[in-house]
Amino acid sequence: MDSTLVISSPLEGARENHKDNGDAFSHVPFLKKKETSTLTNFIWPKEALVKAHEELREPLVDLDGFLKGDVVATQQAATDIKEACLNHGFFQVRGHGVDLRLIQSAYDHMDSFFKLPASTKLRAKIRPPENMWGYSGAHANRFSSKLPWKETLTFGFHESSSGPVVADFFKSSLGMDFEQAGAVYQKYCEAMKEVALAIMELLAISLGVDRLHYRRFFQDGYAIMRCNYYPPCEEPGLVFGTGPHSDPTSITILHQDQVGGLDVFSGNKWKTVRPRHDALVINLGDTFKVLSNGAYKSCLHRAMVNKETGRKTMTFFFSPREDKVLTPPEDLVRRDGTRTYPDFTWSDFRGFTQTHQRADSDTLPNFVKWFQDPSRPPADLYD
Ligand SMILES: C=C1C[C@]23C[C@H]1CC[C@H]2[C@]1(C)CCC[C@@](C)(C(=O)O)[C@H]1[C@@H]3C(=O)O
Ligand SMILES: O=C(O)CCC(=O)C(=O)O
Ligand SMILES: [Fe+2]
Repeated sequence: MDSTLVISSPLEGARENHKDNGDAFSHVPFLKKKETSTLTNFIWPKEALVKAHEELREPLVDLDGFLKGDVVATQQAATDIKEACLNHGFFQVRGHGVDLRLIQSAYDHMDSFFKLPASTKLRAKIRPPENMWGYSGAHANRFSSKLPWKETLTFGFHESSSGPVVADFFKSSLGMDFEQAGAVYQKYCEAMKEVALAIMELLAISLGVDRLHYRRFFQDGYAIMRCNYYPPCEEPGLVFGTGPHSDPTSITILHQDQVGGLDVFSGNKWKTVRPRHDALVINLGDTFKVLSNGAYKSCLHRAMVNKETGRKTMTFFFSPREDKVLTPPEDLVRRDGTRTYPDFTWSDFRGFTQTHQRADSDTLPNFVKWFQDPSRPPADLYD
């Protein structure tokens, strides 16, 4: 790839501006020369790059009362969550019971990891056929345009009789120097799963179905855990850290540092999310939308970058076990009188995001069309 790449017309101006600047961007800080991309490969169409001008007023739900069994606090939390999920699928929680020192320790290990020389980070690079676990710089191994301005370290989490999967991943892919990091992330994922199951209970209450329905459904669930580092960027107005999308997973629990950059689409506008060090950010994904029979929104969001400061976040993407059919609770279907989505599994849907369409704002409807008529190839959106 080089700076003479042809780009679409709305970006001609941007390309011209950067033509003479080839060198400045031929070393995107987190890519090796070989897979070098100029800024051109990161630029998004102008229409997508609208700025957010106001702050989102999402509920900040205190889980403490619910976790202690307080009936009034539980009802209040469920009511707040219901409103947020009907509107945009996004809220924050505090009183979640996760030790803030564990969160800090996870950031410390992440810091040390991303500061390593590329050659060490690449010891854990994503390898086919498993297309997701490991280190990635801008997903440059998967995509060639609209690259995200981020480095990621991704790994899976589930309970397994063969031992702690996260700790094992760190040791096997990065070596014994990362044993402690692996132990911290193993604990972090276990803590996130507890929070996720608590929220599943509140979601059930909020939808008026058997309180334990989703908790049971997700008990043997699967998570994808990701550490994100968004380096400072010379041209923050032309790129995204993570482009606009809904998570295809069920719920995402995100912790962000104090830099800011997460935006949510709500009331037909992009809005900024205020970072809160003691809170966890919760957003619903497409798979929970399916499990709520379409009642709850899958949150449309994105991550912005800035010129001065790198930003770090940690995302715990939670889904049901891969082979479980995503059927909404019977009560809900009876009440609605119809099923909104066909039967499919998380494995079917996840596969679609890894081979046919990069997750964006339309992944679910495009998946459903293709799933119902596989003879019709999906639009080629995996570039
Ligand atoms: C199943 C997944 C695909 C992504 C990781 C998990 C959950 C969120 C998805 C993602 C983050 C949405 C934005 C685009 C994406 C390509 C990214 O920027 O990382 C998505 C992930 C992925 O395909 O790796
Ligand atoms: O890092 C962020 O603020 C958001 C990341 C995100 O949305 C994602 O990875 O799916
Ligand atoms: Fe996301």
